[in-house]
Amino acid sequence: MTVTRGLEGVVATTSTISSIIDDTLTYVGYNIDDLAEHATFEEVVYLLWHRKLPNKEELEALTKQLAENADIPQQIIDHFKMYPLDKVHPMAALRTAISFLGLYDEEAEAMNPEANYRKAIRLQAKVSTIVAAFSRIRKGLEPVPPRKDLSFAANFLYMLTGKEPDPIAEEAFNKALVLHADHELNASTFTARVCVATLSDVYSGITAAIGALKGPLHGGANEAVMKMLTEIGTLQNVETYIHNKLNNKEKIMGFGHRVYRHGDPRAKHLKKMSEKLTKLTGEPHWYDMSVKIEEIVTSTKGLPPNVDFYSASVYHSLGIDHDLFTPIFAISRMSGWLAHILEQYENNRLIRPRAEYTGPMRQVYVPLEERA
Ligand SMILES: CC(=O)SCCNC(=O)CCNC(=O)[C@H](O)C(C)(C)COP(=O)(O)OP(=O)(O)OC[C@H]1O[C@@H](n2cnc3c(N)ncnc32)[C@H](O)[C@@H]1OP(=O)(O)O
Ligand SMILES: O=C([O-])CC(=O)C(=O)O
Repeated sequence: MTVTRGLEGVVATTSTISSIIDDTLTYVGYNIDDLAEHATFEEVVYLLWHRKLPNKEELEALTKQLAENADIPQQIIDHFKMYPLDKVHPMAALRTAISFLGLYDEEAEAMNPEANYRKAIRLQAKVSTIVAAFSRIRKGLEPVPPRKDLSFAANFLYMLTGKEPDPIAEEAFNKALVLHADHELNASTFTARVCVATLSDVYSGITAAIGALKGPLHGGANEAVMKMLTEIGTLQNVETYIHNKLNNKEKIMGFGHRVYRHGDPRAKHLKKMSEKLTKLTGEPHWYDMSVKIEEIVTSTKGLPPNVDFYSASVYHSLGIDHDLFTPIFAISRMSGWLAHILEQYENNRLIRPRAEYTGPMRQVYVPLEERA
């Protein structure tokens, strides 16, 4: 047996959703740079689920479906109020809430493509309401119900704060959602596909994916980046802090990638946004520190920043709590997870790799009373 640790380089499926070829990321063949510049998140959701950009009517129909399904059952809100709110991480709350939501979906166990698509709409529509509601409840505030007249991006920021976001915040948040929507067979998407390849249901697949995204080597890195920036505190401290970490063989969060060798094409968009937003909020030091960290890590380790690095200062500038950064990633990646789950069902085969056994062999069973 040849063991490929971490499945590096292993091609486990075919897919028509997104591609990473020669460090270029596309969704259904559209370059991420074009989508980041021009597309709304709703268009991207349509693209990932239908493998074509929507025309005006198709986009309106999807936008309407998302708006009409954004309300969440009162039971979720009541459930949140029972959590030990001062201890629960919002990703744990989201993971639990999505699983809980499935209990109230009458079609949860239905396995036909039409029912699965309807569940996809409901999950995408409700995920931002869930994250915003949890954020408010833990602050002792009542949830703000979703509005049907706002874009997906604006509606989330509105539900979080109770105020309509200004156009700059809406545009920045929309761009972040577009950039995070899908990424081929990343760990959380693979998890979702492994789960539903047993012919388990959509809610199980999404719950599993949220669990995988939560870790700091994957989606959890954006929160970890902000923690690091906060610990560093000033531009003057950057050099010592980063060199100490590297000398101790510790990882610098937001750097490196399993697939990209010459840099993550999403990072430059977030870097530009970070520069603009940190200036606007009067906190340019977050951007300046980030640039300095990038210079050091790139020159000493040859590791460029990934999508999580500059997203941290972007979300901070939008006034978002640091532990909501990864749930925001989940709001966007929900679209990619669902596209992959539907694709997995279309042409399913159980995913079951092998392990090379390296433990002891030919052991003799000793009865309990005779064991030392
Ligand atoms: C949305 C996303 O999921 S993007 C990724 C988000 N995760 C992070 O930012 C966490 C920090 N980065 C990392 O941990 C890694 O780069 C990963 C997990 C993204 C990719 O990991 P892998 O492909 O498995 O690389 P691996 O962890 O084996 O690292 C290879 C070498 O580069 C080093 N390295 C990799 N990333 C970093 C980093 N961020 N800081 C310092 N050194 C690093 C490792 O220490 C290792 O060095 P060694 O060969 O001397 O032991
Ligand atoms: O693809 C990966 O391994 C991680 C990543 O960048 C993502 O999920 O966006």
